[in-house]
Amino acid sequence: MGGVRFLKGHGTGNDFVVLPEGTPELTPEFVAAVCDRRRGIGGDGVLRVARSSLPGVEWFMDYWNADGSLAEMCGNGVRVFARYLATAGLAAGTVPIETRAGVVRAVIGDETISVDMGLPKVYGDSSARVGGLELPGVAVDCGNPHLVCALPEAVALESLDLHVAPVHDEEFYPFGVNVEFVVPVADLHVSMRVHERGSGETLSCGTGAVAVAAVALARAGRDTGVVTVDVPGGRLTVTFDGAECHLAGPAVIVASGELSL
Ligand SMILES: N[C@@H](CCC[C@H](N)C(=O)O)C(=O)O
Repeated sequence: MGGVRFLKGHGTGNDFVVLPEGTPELTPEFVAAVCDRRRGIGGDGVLRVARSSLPGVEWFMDYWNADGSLAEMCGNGVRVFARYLATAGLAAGTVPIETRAGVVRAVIGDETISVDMGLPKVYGDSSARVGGLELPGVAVDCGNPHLVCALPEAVALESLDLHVAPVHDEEFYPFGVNVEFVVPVADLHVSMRVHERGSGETLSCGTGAVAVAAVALARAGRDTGVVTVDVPGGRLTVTFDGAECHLAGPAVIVASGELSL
């Protein structure tokens, strides 16, 4: 796809190659080549900008993971997608965006972009194995699947080796899962690392932050509140107002160019 224009952006270090409207349909091989950090542009995923066919919704975020797999939803991806629309003069204020998991609304601010994400569904228990550790976890659906594992006090978050994918219950998650590892910082304030399905360890994961925040809120016995989630790439906040949750943090476009892949 030589000659295709691209932009590069990130939200708290979760980085994406943005392909503007008019880019032809993608293939898994092309996406993997673009996301290759040595031979391509490099990214945790690709956001292709397309038109939605839904009434009242102009944009569809065609999201792909770095390995060329598709995912239903990407919280930071929506925030970077909205930042692109704003910098290109295609949207301002509040913009509905169709994803494979449904329509979300992005609220565009000067630095922060917030996404109204509905409410995550907190399911039963599952577990993950990382290194020699077997960790109990809670399954959460944010449109895409998550497994939130609290670390025992004796294990430091930084000590986990996430170069290798955590082992999960294949029957429970036949299509793979994003696994978050969490330690408490203060009341409604946690720190996490994540291994993403299809992208490996990333510096941030928006839906992962929502999953982790939902578990933190439930553990505090509350259904409203603001949860602060520290990720290796920065800080996200997730506000639960009783009806839905709002994921907020910075999102920037950092480069543009032309692909010759
Ligand atoms: N980084 C994303 C999540 C991207 C999709 C995920 N890897 C999956 O396969 O479900 C986010 O910010 O939510």
